[in-house]
Amino acid sequence: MRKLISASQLTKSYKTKCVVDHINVDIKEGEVVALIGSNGAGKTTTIGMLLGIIPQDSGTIEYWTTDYKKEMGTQLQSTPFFEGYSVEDNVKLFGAFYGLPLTNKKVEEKLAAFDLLQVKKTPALKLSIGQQKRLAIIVTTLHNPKLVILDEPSAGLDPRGQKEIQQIIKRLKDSGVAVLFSSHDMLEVMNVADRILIMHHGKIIANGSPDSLMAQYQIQNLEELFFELTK
Ligand SMILES: Nc1ncnc2c1ncn2[C@@H]1O[C@H](COP(=O)(O)OP(=O)(O)OP(=O)(O)O)[C@@H](O)[C@H]1O
Repeated sequence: MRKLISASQLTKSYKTKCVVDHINVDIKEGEVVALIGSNGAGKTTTIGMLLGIIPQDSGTIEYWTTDYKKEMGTQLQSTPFFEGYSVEDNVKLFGAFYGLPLTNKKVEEKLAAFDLLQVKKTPALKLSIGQQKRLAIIVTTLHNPKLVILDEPSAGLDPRGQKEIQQIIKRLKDSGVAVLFSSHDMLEVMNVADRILIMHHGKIIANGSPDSLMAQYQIQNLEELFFELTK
């Protein structure tokens, strides 16, 4: 499978503290990769560097395309919607950003697919957290990106909301989109990830499919494996 991103020896420090320490990250076409690690492990900083938002101190990142910022989708921990605008108007405004004139029918199809049609007239910022997360994924996939990067997409959601995010990630994969997402939820990671990167103190300490990592360390539970490797 073709690599969409190949990052080598990425490093970032804030003042004297090294928060991402010579990591290598590859993301291949169509795969779902989970980035897991304790609070402060360096996940968001890594995601920021891969998105080109945070400049790395050293290391290189190669992308499959020269216009990678336009061809990736992203949902960061807080996604700004246009204040005072309804859900449907937000979708249209983001569509206009990408140069996509969206018909009302197209917008309604998107909203229906993410169970948001009934709130199309509601101001986006008044939606529940789960609804906002789903809307954020709609707006970041309007332009059919090849790769979507989601920073803790299920944080703060109830079990149903978490399940919905897992289904959305699976749907993206089924349509050929690669997904990199960070998470603290091991069940979610087991359910959707093809491959896991475990980060600890700025380093990637494990990289493999859930099954291969559990076999390698002879631990039959991802949460236990995580605790073992990050203690
Ligand atoms: N702009 C910044 N200036 C100074 N320190 C920063 C900055 N951004 C992040 N850090 C520090 O870098 C470290 C890694 O932070 P980062 O947000 O990447 O971790 P994380 O793994 O995403 O954590 P969490 O799971 O809590 O979101 C933390 O110690 C954090 O305090």
